[in-house]
Amino acid sequence: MFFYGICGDVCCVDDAGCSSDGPGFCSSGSDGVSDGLGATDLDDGDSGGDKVLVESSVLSCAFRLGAGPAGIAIAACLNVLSIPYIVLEREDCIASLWKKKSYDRLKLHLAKKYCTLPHMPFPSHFPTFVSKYMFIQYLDNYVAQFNINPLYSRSIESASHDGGEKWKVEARNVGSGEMEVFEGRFLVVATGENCEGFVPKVLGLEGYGGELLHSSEYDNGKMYSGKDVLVVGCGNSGMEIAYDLCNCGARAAISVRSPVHILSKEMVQWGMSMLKYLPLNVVDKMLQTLANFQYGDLSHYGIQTPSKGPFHLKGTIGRSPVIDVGTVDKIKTGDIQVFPSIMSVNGDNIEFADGKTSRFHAIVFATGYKSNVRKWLKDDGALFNDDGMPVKKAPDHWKGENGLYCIGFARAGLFGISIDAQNIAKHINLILSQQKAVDQ
Ligand SMILES: Cc1cc2nc3c(=O)[nH]c(=O)nc-3n(C[C@H](O)[C@H](O)[C@H](O)COP(=O)(O)OP(=O)(O)OC[C@H]3O[C@@H](n4cnc5c(N)ncnc54)[C@H](O)[C@@H]3O)c2cc1C
Ligand SMILES: NC(=O)C1=CN([C@@H]2O[C@H](COP(=O)(O)OP(=O)(O)OC[C@H]3O[C@@H](n4cnc5c(N)ncnc54)[C@H](OP(=O)(O)O)[C@@H]3O)[C@@H](O)[C@H]2O)C=CC1
Ligand SMILES: O=C(O)C(=O)Cc1c[nH]c2ccccc12
Repeated sequence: MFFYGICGDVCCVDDAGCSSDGPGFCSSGSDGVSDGLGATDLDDGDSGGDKVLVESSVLSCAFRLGAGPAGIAIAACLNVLSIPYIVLEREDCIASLWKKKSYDRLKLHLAKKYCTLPHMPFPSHFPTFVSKYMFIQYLDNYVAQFNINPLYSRSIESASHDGGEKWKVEARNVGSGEMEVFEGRFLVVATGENCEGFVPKVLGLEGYGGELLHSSEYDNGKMYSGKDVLVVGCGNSGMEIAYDLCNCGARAAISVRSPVHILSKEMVQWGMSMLKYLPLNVVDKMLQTLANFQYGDLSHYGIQTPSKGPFHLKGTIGRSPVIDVGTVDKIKTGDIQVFPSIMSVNGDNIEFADGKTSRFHAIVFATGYKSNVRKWLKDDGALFNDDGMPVKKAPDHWKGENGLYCIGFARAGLFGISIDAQNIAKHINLILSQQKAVDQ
């Protein structure tokens, strides 16, 4: 998770209540966190004025809190406005989702113009559809360019507002085990929608003797060659992992529970550009026609199409269409088998909703992710609901009370992150300018 705060004073207090010793920000640890945080112009913490605390934290994979694309995007925007901040990140690197928790063959699904972070375009020699390795290179260059230095290995365990002008964040230093306390006037939550891998409860799963993994733990299919592998979930992760397994010589199957739109990346790109000229429902109709032309009726293969259009669903419930990478062909040839919902597990036998059973050496749960915000953020519930997602619909989702913000929770991918970052930085800057005018 990322916690960004702007504070008049960014300070850190150890468990014993010792106050900070840094230039406006201190740590009970010894890793010299005050440099390069954009916090060097902070005072000793007594102005109560305009310091920024940025926290990012990571869950399993990086605790993806903190220094993901959202965390570094807001950091860059604050840097540009000369607003000091701290970024807290549970992992030991930026972009842990991309560096540690995504499969090898991953590429950005949207064209690069929809995936840049603020103030730094992709290099012109990058292809339209950027690989994850190039994207990581871009993100590494981004933090270098904006001199963003997150405090790593800080896992946020709680954040609360003091009723006055301060947010207090407690983070576990995963290296030393110590709890550190940070204070800031503003808190920007950037821990991500994809913070924790979600695995559904399945009757009998605890007795399964094969290998179980979440899609965030899957790198490639090499070790599954010759094995029977079931992928549960037909979102973008599940559909691509099934394809990868098949390419690697596994006998792949996919369990599909709900209707899904399948489009090519070119169709999505075309649709995005058409949205400038045509109403969304018209673009959706055209995309559905194109998809039907390209893929035909997939219901014979166990895949139904939703009645609502792909961009409508993206905009209302945040569900992305599946971008086909070749999976559909493999389903049509029978190289990837389609099963309905998984009902229960009985030893190594998996039982499906149609009553059929089958045995698998491994199951990959590509069943999505959950936000972890509710576990650590103590607020009044006005910004985040019980699922740790924004209460308000976009475009009003990003701003809470008392200097609390969230970035990257609009189910709008990197594009949405870029917009959130600019809105939040602008808003914080406005508050600080208004305060300065009053103070003078
Ligand atoms: C496999 C995959 C592919 C994707 N591809 C695309 C794509 O092509 N285009 C697109 O637009 N979107 C894509 N997305 C959506 C994706 O979520 C975003 O692109 C992006 O990574 C989100 O950035 P973020 O910073 O909000 O979250 P994350 O990248 O998840 O970063 C959050 C950070 O917060 C840290 N964190 C979490 N909890 C804590 C805590 N308690 N304490 C401290 N730190 C914490 C985490 O360690 C992590 O580093 C993809 C998602 C997945 C899962
Ligand atoms: N290259 C790229 O750009 C990629 C982008 N992504 C993005 O990352 C995000 C996460 O994607 P992904 O990891 O696929 O997760 P998603 O949440 O998009 O998909 C999860 C899938 O699991 C299914 N599911 C959930 N619970 C169960 C259950 N109990 N039984 C059966 N099926 C279940 C869902 O079905 P149901 O609809 O019924 O809930 C859905 O099909 C998305 O925004 C996606 O677009 C992911 C991979 C690649
Ligand atoms: O990859 C994702 O899931 C994204 O959220 C990126 C995205 C934003 N808007 C879209 C519209 C159609 C497909 C993907 C996206």
